Amino acid sequence: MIEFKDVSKVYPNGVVGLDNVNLKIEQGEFVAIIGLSGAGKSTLLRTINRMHDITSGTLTVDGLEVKNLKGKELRTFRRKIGMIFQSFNLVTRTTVIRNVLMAKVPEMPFWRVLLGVFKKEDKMQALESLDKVGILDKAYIRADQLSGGQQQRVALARTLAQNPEIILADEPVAALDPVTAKQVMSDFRKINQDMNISILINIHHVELALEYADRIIGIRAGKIVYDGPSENVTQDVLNTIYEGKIPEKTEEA
Ligand SMILES: Nc1ncnc2c1ncn2[C@@H]1O[C@H](COP(=O)(O)OP(=O)(O)OP(=O)(O)O)[C@@H](O)[C@H]1O
Repeated sequence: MIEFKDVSKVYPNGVVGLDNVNLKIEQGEFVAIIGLSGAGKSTLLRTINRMHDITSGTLTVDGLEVKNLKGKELRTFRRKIGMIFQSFNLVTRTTVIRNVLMAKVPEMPFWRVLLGVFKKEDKMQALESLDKVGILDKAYIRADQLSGGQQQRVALARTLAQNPEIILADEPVAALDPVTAKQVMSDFRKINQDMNISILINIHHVELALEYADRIIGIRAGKIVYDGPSENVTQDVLNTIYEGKIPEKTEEA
């Protein structure tokens, strides 16, 4: 479980990223975090794996207080948390399977990393991860020959090869066309349901958030202004989250 108790984050320049956040996220939830640009979505996500430190309050993951983790303990903790970015962050000049195998590097002896020799079981797991996101047939193709959606799936497979308990995804579909974005959101849902991995996604597409996530967290100027099931998100709720700046909810939403 991820738990925020009275968590605030003030950047060194005085900007308030999070303002007294209280949240509990149980293992296996699929949560979308929505809000205007600059509302604090990335800050919220990035405090969980300590890419950002909190300023006050208590943030725990499975009972571990994140701000107290150091050295090996912090590295082990981060291995349990996969991170997906808008820009995929692949090594595009090498094969898809090598990209997925990168997930294994932190636990490999130095000589194996140096020679690029991966264990058979690691290769099997990498192939299984690619299979889970439907691109097993692309395993030996160079990553730069794939479409954006396929590259995001490679990033997802790489994260899965790390055996995460939580996946944090920061705008994972922002660079994709609407059809591909839906496919990638379906992958997230499948992984969430089949593997009980908690998924937290920052997303600008409200319709996609409502369609795929079970729970919506709406954030405005660093404060949580909505936290509840997707099906309870009304136009009034959206007006509160987006300060009345988004168009009417469409029929499909
Ligand atoms: N490293 C930083 N130093 C100072 N201020 C920052 C830093 N990172 C973010 N901020 C500020 O904190 C606030 C929240 O930013 P954050 O990136 O969390 O918002 P966001 O909702 O993810 O926005 P977007 O949708 O544009 O990515 C903004 O005012 C932003 O300018």
